[in-house]
Amino acid sequence: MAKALNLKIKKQTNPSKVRKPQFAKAHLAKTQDLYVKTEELKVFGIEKVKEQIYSNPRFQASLIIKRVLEDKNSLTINVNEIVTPKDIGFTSELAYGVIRYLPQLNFIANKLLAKSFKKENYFAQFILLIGIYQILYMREAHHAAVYENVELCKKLYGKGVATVINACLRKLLRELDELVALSKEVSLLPKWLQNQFNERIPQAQFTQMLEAMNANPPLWLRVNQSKITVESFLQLLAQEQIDYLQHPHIKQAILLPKALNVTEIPGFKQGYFSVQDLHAQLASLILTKDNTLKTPLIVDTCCSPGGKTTHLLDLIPQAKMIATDIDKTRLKRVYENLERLEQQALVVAADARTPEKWLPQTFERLTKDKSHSNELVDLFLLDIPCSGSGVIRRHPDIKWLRTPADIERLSQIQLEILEKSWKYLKTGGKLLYTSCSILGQENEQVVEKFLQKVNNAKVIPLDTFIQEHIETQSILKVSQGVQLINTLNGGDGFYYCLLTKTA
Ligand SMILES: C[S@@+](CC[C@H](N)C(=O)[O-])C[C@H]1O[C@@H](n2cnc3c(N)ncnc32)[C@H](O)[C@@H]1O
Repeated sequence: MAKALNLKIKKQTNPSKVRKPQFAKAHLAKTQDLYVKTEELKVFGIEKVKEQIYSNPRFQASLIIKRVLEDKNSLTINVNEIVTPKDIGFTSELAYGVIRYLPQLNFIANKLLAKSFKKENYFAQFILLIGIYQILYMREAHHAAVYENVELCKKLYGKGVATVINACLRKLLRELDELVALSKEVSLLPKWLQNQFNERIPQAQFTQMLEAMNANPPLWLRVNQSKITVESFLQLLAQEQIDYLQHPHIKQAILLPKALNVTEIPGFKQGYFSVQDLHAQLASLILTKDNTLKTPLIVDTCCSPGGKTTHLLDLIPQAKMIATDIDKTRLKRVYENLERLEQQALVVAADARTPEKWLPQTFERLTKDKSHSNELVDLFLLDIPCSGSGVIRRHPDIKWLRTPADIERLSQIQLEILEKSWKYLKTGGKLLYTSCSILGQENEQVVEKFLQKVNNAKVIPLDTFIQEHIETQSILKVSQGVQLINTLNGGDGFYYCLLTKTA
């Protein structure tokens, strides 16, 4: 990846320190020629850009959009990698917005463009999409949205391409109402996903879910009750004049209607709260709901960044916790969270498909017990890798990066993880199979295949628990377990199936 260079001309204010004119000139000449190589844009006719352009939020957003759509890279990773903290709000709004509304914006772009851009000018297409997004969805003055995007194109491609962008955006302003009305019919989902949701979700719920999927996601906090009472935390919010809504049935779940940076919320450093979606908060509540053991052995595979690990430890602080994830880099977040919350877990980089390679040894490290049988675990949390179709509102790139083949591949991995983990669960122990997917293929269909293969598993019904905690419009009836879908100020799409070992 090309890196932004960080040279700046410093103003000399102290006359005694003013450099000699020749030196100043030479220095100036050098900095004016400061370029960033953009090898990845060569195919779009851009080999290098001035540092000033590279740090332009519209350029950065276009680069991110290109990386998602052309290179099939993650939106979130690229936003974090490219964008400077001071521009993060604006640039990520542009990039997320375009990726979220892509089919609608493309539809309008096609109406505006007399002919498509040639490959060597194609980067201008991303800039056009940004301009359309700004005019449709951002409050910024329309003329500024036109001017800034046209200027960027001029700097990258010269007058010709800039004139095309200018003509398109001005036409959009003239025909705004008509084009918006026409584009409203365009589905914002890929066809295969739209079909799968259509088949699975009743129309009224589907409409609600789509509305939520295309809106900015809500910010939910979970109060860490081993650190502070919910009441005291709410007082802190009130003192800071931060608006909040407490969930009526899950008292530690707090919704902040206005998104804030976590560090601006009181008590972050002290570990008073964690950011965790409402439905994600159910996982640990479900797994521990009838627990009577003081020091159960809990295994949380696929644990990064540790949202559910830390919740489990908040609920059962004496638990012996093994937290694992295949991704070492992501595990850093688990360490950070455990440290911030002053909690203890044995964190291991491990593949959940092969527990035989690490679970017995890890158990020995934790308990110094060498005399165990294979059945070790009291409570098993399997937050399996999935398509993420339930968190599209947080990661809209999922719509364009996942394919039906991915779902098939993932469902095999999910079944493998479930089967392998099962062997290490104690008789009478519980295992929660959970995903942030709304697709049956990754959820109840995996459980059903599993139930056909083993004769010592029983599904524990969750209907009453869920109905007592979650509003009806978020609940979808499925053959095994519980499927939750995302709603505007509710939680994300999650699936839960609680199993117990009978023999
Ligand atoms: C949905 S996220 C987990 C979220 C986490 N449980 C939480 O609540 O914060 C799924 C995780 O599965 C991990 N993963 C993917 N394949 C895995 C495998 N074969 N074994 C272990 N972890 C895996 C990913 O690295 C990712 O961190």
